[in-house]
Amino acid sequence: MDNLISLVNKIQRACTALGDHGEENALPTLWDALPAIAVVGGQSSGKSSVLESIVGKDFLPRGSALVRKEIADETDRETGRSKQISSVPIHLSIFSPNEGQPDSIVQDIENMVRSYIEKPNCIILAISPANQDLATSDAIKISREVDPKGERTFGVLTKIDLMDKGTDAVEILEGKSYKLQYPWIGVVNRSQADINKNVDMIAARRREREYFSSTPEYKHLAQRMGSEHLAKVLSKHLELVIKSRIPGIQSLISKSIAELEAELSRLGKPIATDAGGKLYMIMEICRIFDQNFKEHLDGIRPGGDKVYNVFDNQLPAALKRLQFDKQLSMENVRKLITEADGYQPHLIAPEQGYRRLIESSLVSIRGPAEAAVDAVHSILKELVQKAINETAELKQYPSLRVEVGNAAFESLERMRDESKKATLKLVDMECSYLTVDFFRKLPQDIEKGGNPTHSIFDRYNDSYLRRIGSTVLSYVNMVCASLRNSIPKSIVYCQVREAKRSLLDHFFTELGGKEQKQLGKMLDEDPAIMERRTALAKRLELYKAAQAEIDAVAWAK
Ligand SMILES: Nc1nc2c(ncn2[C@@H]2O[C@H](COP(=O)(O)OP(=O)(O)OP(=O)(O)O)[C@@H](O)[C@H]2O)c(=O)[nH]1
Repeated sequence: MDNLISLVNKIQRACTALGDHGEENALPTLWDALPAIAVVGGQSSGKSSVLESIVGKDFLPRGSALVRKEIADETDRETGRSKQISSVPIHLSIFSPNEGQPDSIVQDIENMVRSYIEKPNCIILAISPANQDLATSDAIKISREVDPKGERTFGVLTKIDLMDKGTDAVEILEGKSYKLQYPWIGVVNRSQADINKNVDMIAARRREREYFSSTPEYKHLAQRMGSEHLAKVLSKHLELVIKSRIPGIQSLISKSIAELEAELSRLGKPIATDAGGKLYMIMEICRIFDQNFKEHLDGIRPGGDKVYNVFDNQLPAALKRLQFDKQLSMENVRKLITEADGYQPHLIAPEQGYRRLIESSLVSIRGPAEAAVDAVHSILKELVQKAINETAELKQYPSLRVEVGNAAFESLERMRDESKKATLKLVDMECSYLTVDFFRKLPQDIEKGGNPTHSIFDRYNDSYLRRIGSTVLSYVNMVCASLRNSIPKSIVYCQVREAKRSLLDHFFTELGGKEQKQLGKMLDEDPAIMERRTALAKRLELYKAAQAEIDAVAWAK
């Protein structure tokens, strides 16, 4: 028995030390599951006196009015062992509502009391003074409310010695006038005069014993009256309750440990204190982010296929929209050839005119090429954002999240600029040197299917111009088909591959030069999370200790 109660005491003490009073902050609570005794009763009914005599020690301020303020200062006290009364120490915490609310104080106290005694683990000591009508007893009223069957209520009748002459409490104590599940226990505590005279607990106890054994009305009940008997009954009951609660407490503890551990791992590790540890932590988080980003491109996570869509749909569609055939209408061909000829019309073939026509068509490919670079850039940005959101570790550190995001976006922009330069160069290269072979084959082709009316003196007639237009169109189409293949290569090389390879390289270089303080700033966790982690860790420690204690007692049984 002793080790059971001392176990509950230990756990209760640990709960108190770690701030578990079964309230607020949404942490799992052990407090509510632990068996407890609450003493309830009207003002000056004798609550403090009963509590002290059970415990066998003077430790509470007593008497009406005095009491509330002092109790507020006297929270969380623990009693010592006392051979005279009970070998069982009871861990005691006293709670009182805040002062300074005169209008609502009665209701506040009632609510506070109710909040404790309505818990099924609470044993209620309902104190009623014998010199008042039981029908008006606050203790009976409130305990009936929360424990209608009286399964955990012990009725205690105080001030039996103060009853009017000619009246007695026999009817009540015998359970005739007011029956409770457990028999009433009458007590005689020290009067105010005794307290003033410093009558000690031992003397008070002796007098109480004498009172019941020598008063004719109560003689036959003496065996089950008095503070000592009350302490024994309570202690026995407490033992039963604790025994029955242990399996429930054990499973509550295991469940709570699992919950606490899960939340702690969701919150992530606490921040390292030294510069090296911080740097390592940042690099590690970046590595996880970088991995997530790559997985998007490699198809492990979604989104990378959008890049292919740019090459397969967007770029070809944009090239198609250029409508070279319209650019090479007869009118445009005539205009460019005439302009290129200048004051001296061409003699054999309009070499300059050809070049201008080709160049003016090819230059327009720059637009779709640039658009493809930009489209891939937006997709990469989107994937960076996704990867950031998916990196749980970055949620923990808002500053690092911003810095990593900015560094990644800056890198992508640098890569976009490079890609634009390289991709436009491909187009410009096509403008700057034409494929000679294509044109060398031309005269034969023209001769084969040529117009017999054509003569070199008939330079600007429609069919001549149309022929030039269609030659240029087929050349431009040939170049366009080849750029359609090479532009994606340039983009993948400069942007996609580079992003996979070196997205955070710049960031890492800068990181290497940072001081511990700057690294600390990047890991500036939300203070609420830090507090929560500390609270969770403390509570976990309590539960683990409680688990070990309970297991030891349960196995020893
Ligand atoms: N004669 C006699 N006096 C008692 C008895 N029980 C309590 N008293 C006296 O009644 C007064 C109030 O007792 P407390 O134990 O302080 O009562 P309480 O319910 O704790 O009081 P509050 O906390 O102020 O409501 C004190 O002066 C006690 O000495 C009793 O059984 N007999």
